[in-house]
This record gives sequence, C-alpha cells and structure tokens, in this order.
Amino acid sequence: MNTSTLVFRQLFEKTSSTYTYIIGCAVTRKAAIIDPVLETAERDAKLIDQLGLELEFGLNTHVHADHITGTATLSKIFPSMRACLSDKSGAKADRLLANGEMLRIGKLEVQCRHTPGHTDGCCSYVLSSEGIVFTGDALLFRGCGRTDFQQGDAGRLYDSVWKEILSLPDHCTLFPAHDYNGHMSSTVREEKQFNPRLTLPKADFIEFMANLNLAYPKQIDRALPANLKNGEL
Ligand SMILES: N[C@@H](CCC(=O)N[C@@H](CSS)C(=O)NCC(=O)O)C(=O)O
Repeated sequence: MNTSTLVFRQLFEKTSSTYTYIIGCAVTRKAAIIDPVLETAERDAKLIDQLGLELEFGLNTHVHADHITGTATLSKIFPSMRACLSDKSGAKADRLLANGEMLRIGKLEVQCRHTPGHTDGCCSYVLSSEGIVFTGDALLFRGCGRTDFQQGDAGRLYDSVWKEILSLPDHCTLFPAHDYNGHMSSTVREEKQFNPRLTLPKADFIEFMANLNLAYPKQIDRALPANLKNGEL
C-alpha cells in the first residue's frame, strides 16, 4: 500500500457485519466511500470532514440484501457525491459503471470489474497502483457470497472470481464487504491457497453452494426495495 498517495480507512457496521471503506488521494484530498451503510452514514460523513476529504463518489459493490446503503444519506450531506453501481445492477444510481470502466479520484485510479454470481450486478473496485481490491460479496475471507437469491449463480461466481480477482498479482490485498468472524482482509495468494470453496473444482463448488442452507438476511425485505433506489426510503 502506497501511504504517500492514499488515505485509507476500514469501518465496520455491526448489525450487518458490513465493512465500509474510505479511500482518498492524499495530494488532492478527493475521496470515495465504498459500501456505506444507512445507520453509520453520519459517522462516516463526520470522519470524511475531519480528514479534510472531498467526497466525489459513493461506490456500491452491488444491490445489498442485508442492509440499506448509506449513499442516499451521504448524497444529502455531500451534494456533489455521485452514487455508482454496476450497469448490470438493474438499480438507480447517479452513474452506472461498465466492466473495466476507470474512475479518477485525484491521483488515484479505480477500476470497476464486474464480478457477477452473488448478484447479476456485483462488481469489485481495483486500485491497481496500490495493489488493493474491494471485492464486495463476490469473495469473502476464506469464503464467498451466497448464490441462492437475487439472480445468484454459483457457476458464474466461480468464473468471475477466478477471472477478475484471483488472476490479479498474488500480493494484492483483498478487502471484503463482510466478515462474520473478525477477519479484516486477505490476499490473492492466501485465497488461491486456502479458500475452502474457490479451491474446489467448479462442479464441486456448485454443489457446495447449493447446500449452504443459510437463513435469509434479517433486513432483506426493507433493504432490497430501498437499494434498488440508491437507498431512498
Ligand atoms: N445473517 C446475516 C446474513 C448473512 C448472509 O447471508 N451473508 C451474505 C452476504 S449479505 S447478502 C453471504 O453471502 N454470506 C455468505 C456466507 O457464507 O456466509 C443477516 O441476517 O443479515
């Protein structure tokens, strides 16, 4: 991580175990927030102000099912912030991003890589110069996003994670949207070696994902309709 050009914070929302990230250019103070949560949006806005950052983008990795995004709240606090989602999300946002599209944040360049499978519209955000990837729910620490609702497709998830994330250099640091056991980050090298799901052959992965038997997220009924409208209640 090149700390001379990057301002970086990892924040946590405990009800949904969501990680929110602030990334900023240390030179120009331009910044983005990744996967903010409604309940902690004001906390994050205060930190952005205290760090002297100018919030340009609110980047959602996908239409979340387990919490309401904080991008609508942050747009009110920072009117020049543009809320972004994948152009395959089927949801409303200020800017819909194509696969491979680059965003400039001061001297930082962030690439949107589509990583569907958990949902159709999942994407990861890659800061190549810093060797950092925000994987959303596509790839979690020693795990991955579930594929049993919201257009979930285990075969598609397997292909997109291997093609768009695990093909990056081994040293890249991976920051997920959630962790339920206290882990905060991983690397491409570790997940290629130790991820118990993604290291399976594809057919076995598909069978494994079909038998996860997870309970539905508690907030799904309020989160999905709101998140299709950028978190507007
Ligand atoms: N208990 C939580 C929901 C937990 C959950 O389903 N997490 C999702 C990501 S949020 S849709 C997931 O993909 N989990 C994968 C896994 O293996 O845990 C709640 O009620 O919100």
